[in-house]
Amino acid sequence: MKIVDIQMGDLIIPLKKPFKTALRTVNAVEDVVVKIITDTGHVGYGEAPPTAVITGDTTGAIKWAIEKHIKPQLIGMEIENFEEMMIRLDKTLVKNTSAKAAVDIALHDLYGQLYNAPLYKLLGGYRKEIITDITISVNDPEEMARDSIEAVKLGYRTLKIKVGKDAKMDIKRMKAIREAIGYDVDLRIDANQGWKPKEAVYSLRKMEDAGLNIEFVEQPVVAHDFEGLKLVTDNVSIPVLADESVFSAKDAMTIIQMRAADLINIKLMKTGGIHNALKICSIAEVYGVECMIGCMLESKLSVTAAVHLAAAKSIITKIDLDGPVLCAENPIEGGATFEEYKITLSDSPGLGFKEVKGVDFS
Ligand SMILES: C[C@H](N)C(=O)N[C@H](CCC(=O)O)C(=O)O
Ligand SMILES: [Mg+2]
Repeated sequence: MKIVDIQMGDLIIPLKKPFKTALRTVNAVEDVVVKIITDTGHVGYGEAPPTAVITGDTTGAIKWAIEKHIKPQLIGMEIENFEEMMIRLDKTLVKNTSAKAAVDIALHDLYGQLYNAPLYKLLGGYRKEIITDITISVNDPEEMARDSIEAVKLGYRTLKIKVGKDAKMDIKRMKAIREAIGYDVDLRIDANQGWKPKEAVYSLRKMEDAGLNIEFVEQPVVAHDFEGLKLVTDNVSIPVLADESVFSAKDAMTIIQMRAADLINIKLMKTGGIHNALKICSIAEVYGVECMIGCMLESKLSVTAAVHLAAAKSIITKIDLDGPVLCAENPIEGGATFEEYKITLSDSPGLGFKEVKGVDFS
């Protein structure tokens, strides 16, 4: 199974509602889809979102990195020579993790097809069904309470609440949501780097004192401030999860050894794909640090890859793979099945895609 072509196209899917975090507001998924074609007629699919505020990756940069740097390294390679392809993908350029992730995902899709097995089984095969949370965008407290009630009605048992815009208002937001939904539903919060370290300690302690029962807080402070993250971790009881602070296995090692966070959020778009995400899983296993698997604003294509990883690895105990259910349409046939909170894998080879509609690869 030899690679003969790598093609790209644009995937645009409107969201059901605007997605709002402390970092950005988005109305649609606007991602780059990668299609790798082999001499045997097999096709592997991957996807890259241009999440410039987090990864630095833009649509143009993703396409250029793949066309001019990655593609020449991979054309003509045999899929069975997998390790060599992963080394080339890593070494051909630094950073550009979303472009690398899209290609890594498509290659893993083909790897599964080569051995006629679903990817999650090749990676460990721990389970085939997982349960995701759903994200509640940051808005005024009343609107967030209404959105939370709606999510609970749809069956979600865990809500991920976006905060980080204004520490005092964030406490009001969390009180309004808890009051609206009661205590049967788990609440995790994501500040997306929006607080200063001491501000984070202040607001999290207030939430503790109010008995809001927060499962964990995600990325309270700016990504590069590992000391600030540690200050928060050392001074609150709510567990702290590192998201934007951890892209690489090296970042994970540093954060864990500093004890700067209690949990790690693995996202394929930060690691550059499954190959490097597995290294973070191994490090986390060594230290007994549980991981969450997350996503950017991504469709079912790349999120299916994250589902396979989550289904394979027991160290991934928390799931934030709601990208596909935030989308108003699904142009992808095959892959994982998303029924609101319930995500199920089929036993089709690779990632199991049948068709990607509405993307022009010419
Ligand atoms: C979509 C997912 N639930 C999520 O919240 N991801 C964000 C970043 C998403 C983005 O801005 O595209 C996160 O965990 O920080
Ligand atoms: Mg986050």
